[in-house]
Amino acid sequence: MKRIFLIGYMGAGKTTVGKDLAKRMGLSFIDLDCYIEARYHRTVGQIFAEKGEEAFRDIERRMLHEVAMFEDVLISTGGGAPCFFDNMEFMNETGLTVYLKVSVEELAKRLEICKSTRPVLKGRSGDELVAFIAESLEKRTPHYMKASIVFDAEVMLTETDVHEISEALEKIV
Ligand SMILES: Nc1ncnc2c1ncn2[C@@H]1O[C@H](COP(=O)(O)OP(=O)(O)O)[C@@H](O)[C@H]1O
Ligand SMILES: O=C(O)C1=C[C@@H](OP(=O)(O)O)[C@@H](O)[C@H](O)C1
Ligand SMILES: [Mg+2]
Repeated sequence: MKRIFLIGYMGAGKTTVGKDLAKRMGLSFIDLDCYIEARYHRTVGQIFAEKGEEAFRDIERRMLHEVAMFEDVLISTGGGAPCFFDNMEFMNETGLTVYLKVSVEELAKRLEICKSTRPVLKGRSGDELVAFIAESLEKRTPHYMKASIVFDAEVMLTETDVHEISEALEKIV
């Protein structure tokens, strides 16, 4: 039975890479944010706006436990998931955790384009966005570094990279 959790900061590529990696490894793919949105009939943005971040983190924790019941699955989590409650320990107990590591500068470049779907980044741009990412990544890194495996995801991962990662993971899971 295989269960892999992809973790990392917003914009690291968890959703994008996760989908390809799952396909390559013959595993089902679940994106935790998409799962939450389907279960609650609300976008992540709507949940933040209507209930606030604290309520979102409770929901996220509950849904993480729900998806961790699935077998032969690759789960891409949201960037904050490993950093609240005992979520990181829980993932390490129930599956293999893989951290996609990207620098502040590269994250800022990617997130400047797609920040609108991420309520945590609302209203931030330019230098302020870079400073926010730097500060929150520093706080989150100790959680991310509890992952079993760390992959450098600084450059766009090619099909060959995904193939290599899947082969490396196949040896472990
Ligand atoms: N390795 C990469 N290099 C460049 N851009 C990427 C890479 N991975 C993802 N992206 C882009 O970054 C954005 C965020 O990717 P996404 O998969 O949603 O990240 P996450 O789920 O970690 O927040 C998307 O616009 C995606 O196309
Ligand atoms: O880092 C975070 O706090 C968040 C990351 C998002 O997921 P992605 O990492 O897939 O963008 C999503 O769960 C929510 O907007 C909060
Ligand atoms: Mg995502």
